[in-house]
Amino acid sequence: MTDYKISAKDVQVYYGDNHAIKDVNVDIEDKTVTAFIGPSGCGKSTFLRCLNRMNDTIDICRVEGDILLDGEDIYDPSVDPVQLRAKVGMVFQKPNPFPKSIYDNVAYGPKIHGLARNKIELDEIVEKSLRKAALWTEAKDRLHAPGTGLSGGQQQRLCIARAIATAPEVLLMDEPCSALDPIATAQVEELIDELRQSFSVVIVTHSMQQAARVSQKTAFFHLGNLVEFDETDKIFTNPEDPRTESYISGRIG
Ligand SMILES: Nc1ncnc2c1ncn2[C@@H]1O[C@H](COP(=O)(O)OP(=O)(O)OP(=O)(O)O)[C@@H](O)[C@H]1O
Repeated sequence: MTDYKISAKDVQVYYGDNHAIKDVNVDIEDKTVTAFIGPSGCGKSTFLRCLNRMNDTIDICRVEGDILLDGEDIYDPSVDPVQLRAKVGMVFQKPNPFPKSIYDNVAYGPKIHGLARNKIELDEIVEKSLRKAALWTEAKDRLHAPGTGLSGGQQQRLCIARAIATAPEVLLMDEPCSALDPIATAQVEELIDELRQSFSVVIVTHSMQQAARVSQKTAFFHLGNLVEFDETDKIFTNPEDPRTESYISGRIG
C-alpha cells in the first residue's frame, strides 16, 4: 500500500504527434483538494482525464507511464474503465445532466453498479447524495421533474450529486464553476471543502483565486510539464520556479 490515493509516474500523453503531457510525476493525497493550474493549452484537462481513463474515449490519444489508485495500476487490462469511473468520478465544465428526472440522474449510477438492493435503499442514496451536494432543499419537492429544468448552478450541483452517488474515492472536477455566476460558484466552492472530508478532489481551474480558496495542494503546469507541485500557500506566496512566479503574477498565461 502507498500513502497516496493516486500516484502518477512518468506519464506521457500524445494526441497523434502532439506530445501534450511530458513525463509527469505527481502524488495525490487522500481527503485533500488538489488544484491544477496553468495557462490555456498546458495540459491540465488532458492530465486530469488520465486519472479516470477518460482519454480512452479519444481515438488519437495515447497514454504512457503508470497511474496507481491505492497502489493498483488503473491502466491494467483487468481494470474495467466503467467501474473505475464510479470510483474516480468526474464533473465537467458545462453542467451536463441526463435528459431524465432529478431522481433518475442521481439513481442512474447506483442502479447500474448494483449499489442498492431495493427502492428504499435507492431512495436513501438519492437523498444522501442530493443533501451532500447541497441541493436537497431545492430539489426534494420536484424529484421527478427534469434535471435540465434546474438553473445552471443547480444543474452543476445535480452533476456533483450524480458523481458522488456511486460513493467515489476521488472526484475530478474540470473547471466546474466556469459556467456559473458568483453565487453558484461560492456554493460549489463551499461544497468542495465539505466533500474533501469524504474523499480527495482534484480540480482544474483558470481562477487562481479559486485555487487559493479551495485547495491545499497546487500543481502548476506549463507546456505539458508539471513545473511545480506544493502546498497551495507556498505556490502562491513563495514559488520555487520562475515560471510559476511569472504565471501567478500574471506575466504568462
Ligand atoms: N481531444 C483532443 N484531440 C487532440 N488534441 C487535444 C485534445 N484535447 C487536448 N488536445 C491538445 O492537448 C494540449 C493540452 O490541452 P488541454 O485541453 O489538456 O489543456 P488545458 O491546460 O486544459 O487547456 P485549457 O485551460 O484551455 O482548457 C493542447 O495542445 C491541445 O490542443
